Amino acid sequence: MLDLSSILSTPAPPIVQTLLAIPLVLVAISLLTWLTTTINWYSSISQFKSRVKSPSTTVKPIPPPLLPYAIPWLGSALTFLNENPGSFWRMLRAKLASTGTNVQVCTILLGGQKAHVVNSAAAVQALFKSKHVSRDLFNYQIATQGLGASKRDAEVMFPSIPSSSHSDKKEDSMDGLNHEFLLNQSAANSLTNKFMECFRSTLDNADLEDLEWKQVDLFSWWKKLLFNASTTALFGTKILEMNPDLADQFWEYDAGFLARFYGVPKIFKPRAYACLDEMLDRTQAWVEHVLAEHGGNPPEQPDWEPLMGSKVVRARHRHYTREGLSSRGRAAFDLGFLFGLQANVIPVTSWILAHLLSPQTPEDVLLRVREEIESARRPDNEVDISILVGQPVLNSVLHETLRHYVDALVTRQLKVDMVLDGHLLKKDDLVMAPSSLSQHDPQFWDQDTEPPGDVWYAERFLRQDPTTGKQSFGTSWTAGKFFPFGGGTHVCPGRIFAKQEVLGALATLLLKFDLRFVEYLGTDRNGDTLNLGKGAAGFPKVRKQYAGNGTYAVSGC
Ligand code: HEM
Repeated sequence: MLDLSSILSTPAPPIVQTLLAIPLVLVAISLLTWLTTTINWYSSISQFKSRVKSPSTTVKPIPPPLLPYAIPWLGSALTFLNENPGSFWRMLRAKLASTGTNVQVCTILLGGQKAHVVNSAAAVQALFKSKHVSRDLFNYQIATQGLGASKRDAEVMFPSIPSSSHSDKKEDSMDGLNHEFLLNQSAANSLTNKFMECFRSTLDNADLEDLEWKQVDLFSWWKKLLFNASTTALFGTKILEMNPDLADQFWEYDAGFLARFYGVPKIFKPRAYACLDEMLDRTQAWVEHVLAEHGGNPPEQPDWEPLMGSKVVRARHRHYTREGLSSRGRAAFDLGFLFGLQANVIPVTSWILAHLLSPQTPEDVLLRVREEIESARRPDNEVDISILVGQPVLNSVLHETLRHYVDALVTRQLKVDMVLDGHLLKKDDLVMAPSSLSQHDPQFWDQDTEPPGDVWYAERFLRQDPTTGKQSFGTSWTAGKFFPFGGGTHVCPGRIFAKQEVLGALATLLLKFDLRFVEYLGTDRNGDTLNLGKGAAGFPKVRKQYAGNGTYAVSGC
């Protein structure tokens, strides 16, 4: 028989007592941390309130409030790593709104790293205008963690201390190179022309010519088509010959990018790391092959050639040579460039097609888009890009898609102390302007006459001209609230090409084919296709992904 009273009254051995005490101590630490950070938060908010009441001449800048957290060091990292898109920004917006003040700058702690998050248009604009900010630390972390470059190669590309051996000539720097070979209008036009040629030829080979109607899974079909055409236009044909599965591998690499960048342990996201190694191996093999073919020195002319494609890719390799990059490093940075090229444009065009063809979008939107595209048709049946990029409805549709779906974490490090919205931010601090936070701010986007900002609305960027009565497109009224391409000196250098590419590809598709919506498709847990009918509930969903992923990917494809 068991004498329970004697068991219960016997004191537990010291080891058991220690083990039992650990969770209690952890809970106590968490509670204490949460309590002190919450008290600090409210004390900063009340400082902010009293500062608002003071006459402006006596106001001293104050540090931004630090978002309360319960786990020391980790801070808000676990909430930030929630893969429900936009959830962290919604939580932050609600937390700021709950203060009953207009505080628009706050600090968050993410795994030992503090960062200030800015949301007001004035603060974002001031950040972009400042010459005393840098992206180098962010780029270095992207290079080592996201792209898999060695520390040495990352330091070569983004030196922590600028070396005296580095050339001061603008054209020798990455910025100068981006301006000359990517951003400059004639360079962007030349890339667009090559892209259009590649895209038309992939479309011609898509085996749809002789059929009256054919059902396709639009996103999968479109994704591959666009990927291969723009990869060929920028990188040449050899890379796809040597690695025909590049498109499939790329989407795995892309899906794991932020997990690697945020340092999520391998055990939770093994594929994010495994696919990086595979892609680096294959890209390195291509780099070594094409460099050898070019005698180690890729030529500046012609505009395009099959081994290394465009001028911009060859200029990047001449830059890598000057900087003494390893071939693994070249592969890592080329993959980074491929990421810049593909990761946003493809989902952006997919979302545009989804909305244009959806039975939930008013029919006249597609009709007006078709009319605008028709007016850009040249006598030889090709698209005149210069006319296309000036079309108001098409532009509004594109910009609304960038507003609604781009979640870019525009990040800068301060080279000097800076005051934003009356908050003092110190030299070397990190500042983040999350595009999704600003691009969905209800205070700015929820205007009486239009659907709220959490809804995609084709005409959001159109304004009626009071004199002509015509609708025109513009974004000047959105300064500091709409920045899908980032801003300031580090703004995306691919943006001109990106817009021409998106509109050119859509126009080519719509001029060549009659498209008719059949029904929505989805996938089940096993990845098998599901038919979802025509109702609004079937409209494609955003895939689960971390905050700051760039353009949201479409779930299930
Ligand atoms: C819809 C399409 C695109 C979007 C939304 C987009 C967005 C962005 C954003 C937010 C940044 C960071 C800017 C900042 O920190 O202020 C960026 C950087 C960059 N993008 Fe894009 N991008 C797009 C297309 C492209 C394309 C097509 C290319 C190449 C052909 C490209 C090449 C780059 C490069 C090289 C950088 C890094 C610039 C630097 O480090 O200074 N992007 N992009």
